[in-house]
Amino acid sequence: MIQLSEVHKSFTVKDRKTRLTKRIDAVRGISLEVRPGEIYGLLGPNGAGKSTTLRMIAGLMEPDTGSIHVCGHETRQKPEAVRGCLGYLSTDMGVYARFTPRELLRIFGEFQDVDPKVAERRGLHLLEKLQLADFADVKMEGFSSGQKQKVSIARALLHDPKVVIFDEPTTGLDVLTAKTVLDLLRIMREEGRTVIVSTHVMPMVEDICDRVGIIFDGKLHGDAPPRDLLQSRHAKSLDEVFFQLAAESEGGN
Ligand SMILES: Nc1ncnc2c1ncn2[C@@H]1O[C@H](COP(=O)(O)OP(=O)(O)OP(=O)(O)O)[C@@H](O)[C@H]1O
Repeated sequence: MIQLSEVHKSFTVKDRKTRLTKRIDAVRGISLEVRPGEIYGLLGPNGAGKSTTLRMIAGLMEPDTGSIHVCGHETRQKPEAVRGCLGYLSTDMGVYARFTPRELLRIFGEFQDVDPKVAERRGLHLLEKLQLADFADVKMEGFSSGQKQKVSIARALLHDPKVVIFDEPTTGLDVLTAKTVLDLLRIMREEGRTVIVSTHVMPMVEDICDRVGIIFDGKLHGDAPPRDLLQSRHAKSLDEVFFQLAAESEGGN
């Protein structure tokens, strides 16, 4: 279970030219809940606040105000318990080219305190599900971006997390590789995991997400099943809802 209550996060940045500081309100009062056995899609344009929200849920960044609970643990009070129960795939997750997937998963299994035999079995099982088992013992230096993404996904799921956070999991992947990743997310849901995924890819959201929240300028709009969102906005697609919100946001500025 993931619960966010009135979460705010801002950054202070210095303009390189003017040297003046300015405040960026990246997340402005977001509340949401994702339940076990549910896939929640977080949509939004560049810079809307999706990654900041996911980083805070993963306990990698603290909210300024508001609270976040993951598996019943408050992220500021119990960051280690939170990290132990969630698997986080970020957009900048590197793989180490001189290792093979099997070696990398063994190392991350040690980091996560997973029994080595369990880590080996589970790692190979994940690579099989991701159709990468034939490459388990191949050095990753020649891997395609899709193959590297699959290894990052296996690494994020190695410790069998109850909560899964995937930041743009299919960006840059061809349709076949993206389908493998989406099928894995469906399996995660069937297994009763709590899944939150951020994306720009609207058809993916309509296809797999049980509920969708659209972030614009750090605020959450929508938060409903995709079909309900379309009905309430008299829209034919989520793209159309997206354009409506962009127009409303510009009108409000
Ligand atoms: N560490 C940081 N320091 C300063 N500003 C930041 C930091 N992280 C994010 N921001 C700013 O906060 C805002 C939200 O960024 P965020 O990365 O959450 O957006 P996003 O919706 O994930 O965008 P994208 O789809 O482009 O990845 C942006 O204006 C970004 O520049």
